[in-house]
Amino acid sequence: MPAPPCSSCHAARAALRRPSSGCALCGPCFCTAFEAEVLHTVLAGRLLPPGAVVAVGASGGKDSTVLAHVLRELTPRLGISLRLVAVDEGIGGYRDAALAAVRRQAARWELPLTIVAYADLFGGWTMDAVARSTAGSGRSRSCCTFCGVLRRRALEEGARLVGATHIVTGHNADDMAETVLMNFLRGDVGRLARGGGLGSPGEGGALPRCRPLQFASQKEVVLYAHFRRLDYFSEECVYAPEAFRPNYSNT
Ligand SMILES: Nc1ncnc2c1ncn2[C@@H]1O[C@H](COP(=O)(O)OP(=O)(O)OP(=O)(O)O)[C@@H](O)[C@H]1O
Repeated sequence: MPAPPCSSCHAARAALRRPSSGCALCGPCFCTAFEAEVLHTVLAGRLLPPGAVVAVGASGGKDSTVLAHVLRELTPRLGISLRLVAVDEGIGGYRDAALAAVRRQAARWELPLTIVAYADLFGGWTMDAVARSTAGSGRSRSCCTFCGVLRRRALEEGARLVGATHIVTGHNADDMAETVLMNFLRGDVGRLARGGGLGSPGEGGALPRCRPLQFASQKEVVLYAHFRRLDYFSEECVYAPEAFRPNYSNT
């Protein structure tokens, strides 16, 4: 059976049915709708004021790749400027390939890229060194817990280095739902009470952070990357199997 016509342009055949609305759209109309929704998230939430210098946390993965691409498309509408900031955690066999993807993106999109390394920021400690020191120590926390804390700090340092006024990350709606579930299973009432906003306003001198993709499902992020032919790195971190997150999200 042939695909139905696109319900937006009525000219092309639909290439997908949107998981969020059930609407049948062609690739270009889906991408336009996706970008308009991110624009709405940013404008309605007053996340990035005109003139903002925005540091995009660029991991090379699908979410931050899509985020950087969409914000670059929206730059004239928003009146912001973008900087890519990548954190090198020092994870052998993983981060180098991901950073290569970020370098290709920066070159293709002509965006300035700054890479900050844990080793430089944290007295020579890399994530591989942290993992070695926690292995077999009987500590209950996986090295991902440490990495999350260090990465947050490193991204802040990198953003300040490039003169950013705001930080954006590529967390999508699935990530947000996972976080709520994880906090629920841990019984972390404090985080549950705090969570759910569009970002943090920059308390305690920290730069304001936000997640412009937080209403976009992972499926739609992947579809957008597909239709825009974005080049991203899709392997999982070598330490991911130890993390708490995949353990409950696969159950
Ligand atoms: N090494 C890094 N350097 C800069 N920013 C990062 C890095 N790792 C993660 N981030 C930021 O944090 C967000 C969430 O990262 P996380 O690894 O938890 O999720 P993800 O779904 O795998 O994201 P992505 O697909 O962008 O890698 C990313 O989208 C990115 O904006």
